[in-house]
Amino acid sequence: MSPLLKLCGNHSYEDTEIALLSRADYVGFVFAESKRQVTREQVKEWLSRHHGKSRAKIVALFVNASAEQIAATVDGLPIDIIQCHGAETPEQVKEIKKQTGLPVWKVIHHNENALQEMEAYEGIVSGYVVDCKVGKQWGGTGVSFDWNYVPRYITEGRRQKVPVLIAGGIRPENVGELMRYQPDGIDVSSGIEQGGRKSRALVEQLEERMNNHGSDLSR
Ligand SMILES: O=C(O)c1ccccc1N[C@@H]1O[C@H](COP(=O)(O)O)[C@@H](O)[C@H]1O
Repeated sequence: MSPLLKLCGNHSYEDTEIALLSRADYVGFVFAESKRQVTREQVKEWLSRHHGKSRAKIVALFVNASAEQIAATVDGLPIDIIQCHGAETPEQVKEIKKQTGLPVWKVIHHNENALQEMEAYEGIVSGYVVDCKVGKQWGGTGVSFDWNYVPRYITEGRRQKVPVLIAGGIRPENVGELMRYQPDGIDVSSGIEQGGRKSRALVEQLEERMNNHGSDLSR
């Protein structure tokens, strides 16, 4: 089965259309401070203008926002999942779930204690995204961590019975290599952008290489 695909960091109507018309399972918006930051009004308008039938779930990404801020932001928006991309504690995640009534994915930044960090969220989160932190940047960096560690994260996710998506620097040129580690899913932002905007051609290349990575291996 093909891994789950999340296309994140959409920050215009055109980006949103490209993501919704792709085979993405999840379409994400960054509400945190970023060059991709969006407002609730923009997201509401872009999603309401889409008349196609997308089965994608909508993910709202925050970095160290309070439960109150998150609840106020997503109120009235068709959000399916909250992605906490900062240093939110298990207690804070519980509060975010309580105040929004939505499932939460926790981002774990790859480091030597990352597996222990995951254990602390067991039974609280509905999924993980493993990314890497670069300096003070929490994500959207276009930088990958060492994918030899991917199987350990997947194993921990299986033990907790939740999906683990891999993020950070995934592009059409390297997605085939990542597929060898059989992640539950991938989360892509900068790798499908050209000139700061989502590119339909790059999304199609990414999907094509996700599907056909097996043929690369046999060469
Ligand atoms: O995209 C951003 O600007 C961003 C800002 C703050 C936190 C996370 C952000 N993006 C997320 O980071 C991962 C990996 O992104 P990339 O593919 O390496 O560019 C993904 O979940 C982005 O949505």
